[in-house]
Amino acid sequence: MSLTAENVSWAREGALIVDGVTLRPEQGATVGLLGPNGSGKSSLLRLMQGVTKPSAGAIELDGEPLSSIPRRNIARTVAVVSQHAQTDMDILVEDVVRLGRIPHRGTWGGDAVADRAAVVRALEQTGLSDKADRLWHTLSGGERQRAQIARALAQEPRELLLDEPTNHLDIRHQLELLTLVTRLPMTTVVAMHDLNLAAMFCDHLVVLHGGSVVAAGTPREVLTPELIRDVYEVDAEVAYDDARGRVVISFEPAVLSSRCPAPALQG
Ligand SMILES: Nc1ncnc2c1ncn2[C@@H]1O[C@H](COP(=O)(O)OP(=O)(O)OP(=O)(O)O)[C@@H](O)[C@H]1O
Repeated sequence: MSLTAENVSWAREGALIVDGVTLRPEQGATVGLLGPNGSGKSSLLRLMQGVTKPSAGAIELDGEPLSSIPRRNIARTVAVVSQHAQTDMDILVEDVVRLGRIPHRGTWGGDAVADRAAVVRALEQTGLSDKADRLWHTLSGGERQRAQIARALAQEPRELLLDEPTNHLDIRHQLELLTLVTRLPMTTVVAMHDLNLAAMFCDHLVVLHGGSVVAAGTPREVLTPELIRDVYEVDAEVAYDDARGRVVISFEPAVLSSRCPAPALQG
């Protein structure tokens, strides 16, 4: 059992932003949530973490409606890294990561040794051990993002929800982060824009368009030129690399519309 969305819809200001989505990740799998800007990925992730309530359908954790589970219990199982995680406080990186241990504290405090070990491990896994004593606001954008991932790993969740976790990272750190996430024994739902990285790291893909699921399956089943054309309005060539066992996508440059003419060259 895991965290599932059962025919979930979410309406806002008269518009249906998430429209009848069902998502049942297999335990331990990495599920890529794809779709163009505004297709509903972040909204679905917010529903799955219980910060917004569905207008219809249900989010369930181990078969129980999320709305009936105390927040602390949810936080012991589900960790979230949202797109714009920020803090204005003068706080050390290590303390940001330690925030992940809060759900594990009981009335009489937590297990200090286990807390310390989880924080050290999370800092190591995200390559931030040497930055543990730095002030959060002195980190680069990519380092902050890795610190948020470290905070989520320190939480030792069973389910991980990630909203575009690689958007500030250089290519090495993108690859390292996704390798780490896919190797951990957690069920992960990750919103992504890079289709090649999605093909490389995800077991299963779900494509949203206008809030609805328009395709779901393995990367090879889902990432076809037709789907990419229909959903992203982009021409692409899709090949299968037998040696690596994965789909590789090459994109064609966009054809700009007449609304967006090329600038005239100055003579
Ligand atoms: N609280 C809200 N009130 C009104 N509209 C909202 C709200 N939250 C999201 N939306 C709208 O819902 C749509 C889906 O937004 P969402 O952020 O879920 O998309 P997304 O797929 O994550 O996009 P992106 O790839 O750009 O991050 C957008 O049109 C957005 O403007």
